[in-house]
Amino acid sequence: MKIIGLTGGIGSGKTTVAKMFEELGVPIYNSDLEAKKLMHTSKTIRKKLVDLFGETAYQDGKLNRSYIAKSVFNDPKLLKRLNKIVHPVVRKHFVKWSETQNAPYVIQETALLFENDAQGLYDKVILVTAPMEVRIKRLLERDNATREEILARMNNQLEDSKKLPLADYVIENVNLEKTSAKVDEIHSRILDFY
Ligand SMILES: CC(C)(COP(=O)(O)OP(=O)(O)OC[C@H]1O[C@@H](n2cnc3c(N)ncnc32)[C@H](O)[C@@H]1O)[C@@H](O)C(=O)NCCC(=O)NCCS
Ligand SMILES: Nc1ncnc2c1ncn2[C@@H]1O[C@H](COP(=O)(O)OP(=O)(O)OP(=O)(O)O)[C@@H](O)[C@H]1O
Repeated sequence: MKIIGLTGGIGSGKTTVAKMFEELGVPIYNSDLEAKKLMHTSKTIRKKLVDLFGETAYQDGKLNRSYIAKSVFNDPKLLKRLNKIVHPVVRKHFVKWSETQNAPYVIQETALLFENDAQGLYDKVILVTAPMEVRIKRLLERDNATREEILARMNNQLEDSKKLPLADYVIENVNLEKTSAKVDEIHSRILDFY
């Protein structure tokens, strides 16, 4: 089974694209979602997060996402420490998950791939892009976030110009119909390739 990475900056449309692949029967692992679940269920992560952020890291037993987000996205060193706690556990969990899947290929959707220099872990990498202003507009509409909060996350991610040369396939996600056609094309190319 082949392992395909699907990445893109915040608001580019990774989850939208992942759903299109899912409709074609491809198993999808959503790293943001699984990271959050693991931050909730893993006792080791919980302990490390409380050590790093204090008891406020959890509120009523639940991960205090807004507090953590506020703390890390303007503090690169703290973000690095958070990533160091969460990412290795997600990686292990993904590998275990992939071993239970029965398909020609699976996709790991992850916001941070090139940022973590992780391209070597994948057979192919798909990059989703969209102009910055389009992404900001989508996120203002989707989330209860301010422009500053969105920009703070973007500042902790690589620019598209640095990611483009590293990707095997690029999906410019502006028009959903075109995106869907591109997904079909990439799906066929991956199946033909292996
Ligand atoms: C800080 C947290 C609690 C904020 O939760 P929140 O629900 O607001 O955001 P969510 O996880 O859904 O992420 C939304 C988007 O924010 C951006 N983002 C999230 N984590 C990071 C990060 N560590 N570095 C840069 N951008 C990030 C990504 O574009 C992501 O798609 C959460 O993002 C987190 O725990 N991040 C660390 C783990 C991580 O790296 N997750 C992403 C890939 S495994
Ligand atoms: N081509 C498109 N046209 C219009 N709206 C879109 C398009 N693609 C995605 N969207 C919308 O933009 C928002 C962001 O898309 P999505 O959640 O797929 O991005 P993401 O890259 O997974 O975001 P995040 O990094 O925050 O996890 C969603 O509300 C989605 O419905």
